[in-house]
Amino acid sequence: MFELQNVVYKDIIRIDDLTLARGKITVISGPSGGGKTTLLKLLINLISPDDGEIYYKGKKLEDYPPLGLRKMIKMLAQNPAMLGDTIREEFNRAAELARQDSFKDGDYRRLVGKMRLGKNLSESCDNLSGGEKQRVALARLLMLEPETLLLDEPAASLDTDNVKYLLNFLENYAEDNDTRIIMVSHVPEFANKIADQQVIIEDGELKGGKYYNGNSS
Ligand SMILES: Nc1ncnc2c1ncn2[C@@H]1O[C@H](COP(=O)(O)OP(=O)(O)OP(=O)(O)O)[C@@H](O)[C@H]1O
Repeated sequence: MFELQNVVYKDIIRIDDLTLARGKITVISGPSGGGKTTLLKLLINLISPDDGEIYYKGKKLEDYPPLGLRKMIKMLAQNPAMLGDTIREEFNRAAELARQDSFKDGDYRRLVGKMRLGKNLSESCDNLSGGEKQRVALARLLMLEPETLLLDEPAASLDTDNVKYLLNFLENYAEDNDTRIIMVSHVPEFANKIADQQVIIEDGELKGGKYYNGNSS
């Protein structure tokens, strides 16, 4: 899906050659400050490399119309901004973007259930914890049905039980919807559970990786 060739961004990222998301789920791990978030931002063209090229489906990122790219690839930030005052408003905004006036409260409630939020749709976003906000934002992104999802530490604020649930949910979601997921996580063990590919980034450089069909990269 993504090919990086001789990519340099400030003194933060330096990656000579990397293919990402050949399989359904890719986990990027590595120490804090290593450049994982910066790499995701490069993949969605929020920032551009100073040098080198990034290809998505064989075409340079810069050659895609920005809106077209944003439709195909969505990124869940570590601390996503809320767009509305309540959970319902958050989902309404996504429905507007998806041009889906057919979404009803019942659909929204199902999403809240899938995200294990245990909240009413009228709940104020101000009252949500960081992890809950991130799950609302994830649900909002899923409504837009991107072909590639970039997730920045989606499990960081979850307890063990909810981490297990989320991993299982993402695995099934990727399979059922033919969606590629690239997920940043501090925790390399995630990769063992659900990843088809694991990449380790340290000090902005590729420090290892493997495909879970047994090949190294
Ligand atoms: N816009 C920027 N300008 C300058 N430095 C930046 C910028 N964004 C990030 N950095 C620095 O680049 C390095 C990599 O940051 P990044 O957020 O990509 O790391 P990370 O691996 O995602 O970290 P964490 O796991 O803590 O979220 C850090 O040293 C950070 O301070």
